[in-house]
Amino acid sequence: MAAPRAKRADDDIEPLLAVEELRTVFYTDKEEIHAVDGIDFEVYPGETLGIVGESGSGKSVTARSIMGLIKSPGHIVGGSVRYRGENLVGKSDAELRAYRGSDIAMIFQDPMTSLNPVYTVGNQIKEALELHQDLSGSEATDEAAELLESVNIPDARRRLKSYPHEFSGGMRQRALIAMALACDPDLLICDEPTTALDVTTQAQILDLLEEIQRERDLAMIFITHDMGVIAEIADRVAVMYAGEIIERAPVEPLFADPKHPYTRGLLESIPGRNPHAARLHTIEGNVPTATGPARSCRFAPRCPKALGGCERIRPAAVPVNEGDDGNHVVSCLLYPENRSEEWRLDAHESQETIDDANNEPRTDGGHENEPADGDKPTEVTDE
Ligand SMILES: Nc1ncnc2c1ncn2[C@@H]1O[C@H](COP(=O)(O)OP(=O)(O)OP(=O)(O)O)[C@@H](O)[C@H]1O
Ligand code: NI
Repeated sequence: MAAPRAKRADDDIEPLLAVEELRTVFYTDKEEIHAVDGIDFEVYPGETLGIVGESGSGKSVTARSIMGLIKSPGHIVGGSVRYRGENLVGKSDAELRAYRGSDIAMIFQDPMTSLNPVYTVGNQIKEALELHQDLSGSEATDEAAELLESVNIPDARRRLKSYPHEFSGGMRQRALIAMALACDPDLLICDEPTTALDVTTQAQILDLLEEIQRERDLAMIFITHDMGVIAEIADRVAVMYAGEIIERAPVEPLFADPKHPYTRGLLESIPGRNPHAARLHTIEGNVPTATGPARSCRFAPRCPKALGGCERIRPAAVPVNEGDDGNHVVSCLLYPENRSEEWRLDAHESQETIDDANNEPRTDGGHENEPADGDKPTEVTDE
């Protein structure tokens, strides 16, 4: 687990980044793809938010939406991305470039797409330093060498003269991290930065990121499909499925007691985690492409616990138990689990976000003492 420096939602600290009801749609010739379909999360200074989900769930589009890097036919059609309170959605390219230069940096899975093959690594880092920190000449060279050293590239000064293809995959990713740090960001978005690397190199890069984070009090959004990596690096986790965040929790409760059937499936698919499973357990089927806004639970067709209501009600984000502190939130009709099924269907259908104990959903309130029966998929008639 990551160092216990998570800033919780109940602390008196403003989030560095607050994403609210964010929607990003691609208008292709064939169809509309609702790649990000109304997501909410916050990132606090110095913490790591892990975003996890299968391929196609919308992780990279989320990252690119935050960075202002969505290109036509894609558009952000709703919601806000607040950085230190300032909404980045709707800002001009020039304004966004200023944020990308000094506040938010991003590293991608394949460093070769971000490194220019015809310039030396040193020149590329120096260019970033000139642009973002107004350094030039020998000052920039010194700083570039220091940055390469800080990402544990040996013989840094000589290495400045190397071209990207002369670096190994792991070294290229380190160089890219050095470039990202050249703009001295407060938030670093990492989109599968270790996926292409072998296990040993992956572990080294994760250690490096954690070390840098501690030194610089950097906040990170770490995107991966790998639950093992999440366990290693995240303080809090958002689980994505088909454009939505279906569960959010600090990393310990998410692993100890996952609530959404999808999260449970993801965790069971980690080899060695489930000693009773005779073979590697995976969830049947694929992430559906969202071709319209969600009107029901998109996981229902694959869900072992689906109720009748799941096909017609879009789950709201609710606490695991009503009255909870709101740190563990799940979008599933089985929750809050201390409420009756009838109560839950009503609450989700009225689309109230009952994010905390003070915010009761509008219902008749007549079922308070009924036991939760979330495990029994009861028949619900569609009227
Ligand atoms: N430029 C684009 N044009 C059309 N559709 C797109 C575009 N970029 C992404 N999408 C669609 O948006 C959805 C989410 O894609 P995204 O790349 O965010 O997934 P991901 O969770 O990052 O997956 P992976 O783990 O494979 O990287 C997918 O259905 C994808 O096909
Ligand atoms: Ni991706």
